[in-house]
Amino acid sequence: MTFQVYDTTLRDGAQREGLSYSVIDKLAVARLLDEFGVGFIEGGWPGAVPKDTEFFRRARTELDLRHALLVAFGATRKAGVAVADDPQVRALLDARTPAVALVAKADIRHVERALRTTGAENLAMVRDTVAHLVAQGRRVFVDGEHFFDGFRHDPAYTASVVETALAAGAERFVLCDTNGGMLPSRVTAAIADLTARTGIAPELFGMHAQNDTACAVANTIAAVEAGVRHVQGTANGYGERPGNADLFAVVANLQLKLGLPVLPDGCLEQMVRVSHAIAEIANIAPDTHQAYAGAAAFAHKAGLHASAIKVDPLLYNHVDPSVVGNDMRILVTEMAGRASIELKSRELGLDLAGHPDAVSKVTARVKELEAGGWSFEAADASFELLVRSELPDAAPVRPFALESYRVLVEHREDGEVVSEATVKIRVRGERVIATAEGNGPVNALDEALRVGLSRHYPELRDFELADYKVRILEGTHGTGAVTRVLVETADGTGRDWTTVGVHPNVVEASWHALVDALTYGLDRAAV
Ligand SMILES: CC(=O)SCCNC(=O)CCNC(=O)[C@H](O)C(C)(C)COP(=O)(O)OP(=O)(O)OC[C@H]1O[C@@H](n2cnc3c(N)ncnc32)[C@H](O)[C@@H]1OP(=O)(O)O
Ligand SMILES: CC(=O)C(=O)O
Repeated sequence: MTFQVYDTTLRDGAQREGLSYSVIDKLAVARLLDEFGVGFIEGGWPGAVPKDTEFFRRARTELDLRHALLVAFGATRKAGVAVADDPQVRALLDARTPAVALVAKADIRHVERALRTTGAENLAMVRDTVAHLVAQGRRVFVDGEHFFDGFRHDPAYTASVVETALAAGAERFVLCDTNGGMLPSRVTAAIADLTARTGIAPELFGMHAQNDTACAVANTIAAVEAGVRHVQGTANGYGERPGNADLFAVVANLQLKLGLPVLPDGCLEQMVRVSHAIAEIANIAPDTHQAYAGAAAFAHKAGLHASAIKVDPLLYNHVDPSVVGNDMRILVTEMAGRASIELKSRELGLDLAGHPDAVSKVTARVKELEAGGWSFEAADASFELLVRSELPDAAPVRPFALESYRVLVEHREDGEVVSEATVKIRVRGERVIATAEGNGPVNALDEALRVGLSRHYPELRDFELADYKVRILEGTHGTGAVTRVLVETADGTGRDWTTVGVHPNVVEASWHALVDALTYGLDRAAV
């Protein structure tokens, strides 16, 4: 039986607090999911959410999906209402999708207390709605809401909901852990019990896991190991409360761990791109530490890791990052060893293999500086300058020598606050004194330095300060607090670089970061 990868980013994923897609967003997300190769995209609930109705209308002309089929989601008919007269059911047909997903109550307590009807009427609602939609040519999936809780409470009733849906023509019955309280061992046991009780092959079941126990991915994998051949999830695990099973992790685990080729060839490698693009559309910062897709999913900080990675990257990576479109990164921090320095330098294009003394010096210097509050993890450009300073053939050219700088902050009578900076520097043998104003002391200092350097380095014109972050670090060992500044600089060609400075005085910390930023940028421009 064909394995089905079923995405519900646009329906259950949109139930995440704080997330709201426009119709255009939904169309863009659908295209990305299709590029990732999912088989089904649940687009929303037509007739209930106006944007979803509009999405399905526009999808007919604006989406040209290669891999996925669109699914409209809705509920079984209302209790006591003929299916043909139920406007919600009609809206599902009006969406004109090849497939429909119906949420059906699979827990007798919900039937009696939330629907306020009888078990028999709920079965009739399932039967009538499935049969009606199948008769209209739709493929039908039934999401058994609260399946696991219901099955534990009253297995006979819940099993009868499953049997009714499949007998009426549903293609798969999806076992939903709606409250997200399951554990993998309980999923396995429930599926075995359901199969034994009904005689229905587990291939006809699907799995839909909420993440309230942080086990949604594990529960989904457990279901597949128990024979289920339809998995539901959302991009990046977005969804109601803590979210749904992260479809990226589910699919990667299925392909890479269980050897099930659930995506078309070439699609798994799209994961990082698709994950980040959807995060961008959802206006949610990508989770750096997300399994497989996060920027830190294959980032190594510990020196011991790096020393083994130097021999073979797979000694410390559970898979080759490139298979999901990710990269390995070595982080340089106080936990670095010689191997970390060598590997990170190699990443930056510097081969330290023949320079053991430089490796030792840089390792010691990094540890010393990090103990004083420096952080090179996010400041590759400062790290590169540090390494190159130890390499006679690659030492960076320092564009100027500082004689002194001075910064003034003036609060004027009218309330305006202006900063002014003067730098005295030596540039290519010439003594230069330059003054500039700015909206703050760091801005004034940056401007004054540029004024002083501009005649000798006109390329500075293209550099701009793209980001400036300040962090106050608590003092250690009886010292006062220190300030760490990270400066991100861009040169207008899409290249940017980050530098760091640390000092008890914020202006001096900024000065260090600015000088590194200009030194690095000018050196690069000269290459
Ligand atoms: C587990 C899940 O996440 S399922 C997906 C849930 N998603 C959503 O709820 C988002 C979209 N929902 C909506 O826009 C609205 O809730 C609507 C349009 C569906 C319904 O709105 P209203 O008619 O105002 O009803 P309300 O939301 O208050 O209550 C839900 C109704 O659906 C009924 N219902 C709930 N589940 C089912 C079901 N599986 N089959 C049939 N009816 C159901 C309830 O009994 C209740 O009926 P009542 O109004 O006769 O009491
Ligand atoms: C259907 C669904 O979203 C759930 O039961 O969680």
